[in-house]
Amino acid sequence: MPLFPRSSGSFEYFHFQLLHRYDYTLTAPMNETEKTEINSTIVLLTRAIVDTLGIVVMAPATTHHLYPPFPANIPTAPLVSVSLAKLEASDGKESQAFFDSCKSLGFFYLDTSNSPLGDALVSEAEQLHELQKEFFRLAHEEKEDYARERVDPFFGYRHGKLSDGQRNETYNMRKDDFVGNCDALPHPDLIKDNWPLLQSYVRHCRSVIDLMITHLEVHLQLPIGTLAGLHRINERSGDHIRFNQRAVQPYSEGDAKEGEHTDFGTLTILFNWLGGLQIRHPETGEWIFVKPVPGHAIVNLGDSLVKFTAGILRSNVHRVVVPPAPQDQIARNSLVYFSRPEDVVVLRRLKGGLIDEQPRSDVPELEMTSQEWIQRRSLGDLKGVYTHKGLELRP
Ligand SMILES: O=C(O)CCC(=O)C(=O)O
Ligand SMILES: [Fe+2]
Repeated sequence: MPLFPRSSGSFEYFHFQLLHRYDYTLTAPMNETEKTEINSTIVLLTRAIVDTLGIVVMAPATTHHLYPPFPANIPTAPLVSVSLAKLEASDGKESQAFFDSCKSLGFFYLDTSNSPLGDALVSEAEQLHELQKEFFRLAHEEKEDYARERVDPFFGYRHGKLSDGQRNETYNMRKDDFVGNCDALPHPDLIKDNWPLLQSYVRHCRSVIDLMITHLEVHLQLPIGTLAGLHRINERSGDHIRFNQRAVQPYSEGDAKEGEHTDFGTLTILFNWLGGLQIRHPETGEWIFVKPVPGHAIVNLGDSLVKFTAGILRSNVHRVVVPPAPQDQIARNSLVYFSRPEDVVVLRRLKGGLIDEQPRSDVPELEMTSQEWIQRRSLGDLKGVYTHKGLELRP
């Protein structure tokens, strides 16, 4: 039986009972982090009970309600919600709404409801959320064994240091390790013990991405397989899962500016539980928060789709800042799946369909392989943001 399916109220009931009991029995003053840790433990316990007793349950599938709420009184980004189930059913209106968001904002919510694939994605994202918190709780020395400097120029563990010694941390795990395209890089036991979950998440994210790629091909009037043929799962690519954790910290304008970026690759599937993500509004230039919505992934487009389509599609500038109060008193995690063209694919405008109608620039475009693009954008001389106007390098 599924670990965490969505089909009756039992999970909620158990969870409520446990929370209720803990409200009465735990009177010690706690900070937000401690409360959330206890809440997470209760969620895990509840799942174990529900599983052991063989009770078939439905939502809440998500744990957003365990955190302080996203404030009601601040402006939020106007992301359209696109239904995965309707994209799977080739619903014309939904597909058009999807394409319109890819052109206008380059960001949208993916509503996972009424789709077994969506259920799997949300359920695994919740499990990976627990796993990433556990990963970041490992001793610093253990995590340092898997530092980027030790394992790979791009993948592995990275951290920045804050003035009080706390860390902002990431762990990048490549898709090729999980699908067996190469020997896996070294990983801590915690990750190896959860290998099947990570493998399954990669497959599910890729199914969603492959579906969206097919819809893009249709709207761009490209021969079917044009984009899919550049993103074959069994070929080497920079696709990866990323765990992110930001420590509690004061707002810093310098850090916010430093964090402005576009994603380098094709499509990104993001789950977060607290606010903090902001997009730069394409018209007003204002920074606006994206509100996390339970049961919805946030999807955004990356640089390679701008290059392939000569600017028809938008890779929007975004950043992560301190979450809005009262969410700012707790460490913030996010779970990202980045898809990228195969390593050897040269990033340049494709031929055919609507792309042929796009104006040509007099300035010759930088042409390089996907692999080189990622290396130079993340570590080398091309750091900054990439828009339809070209590269805005960070000074
Ligand atoms: O943490 C988030 O909400 C977004 C993270 C992000 O944009 C990234 O890792 O590229
Ligand atoms: Fe990003």
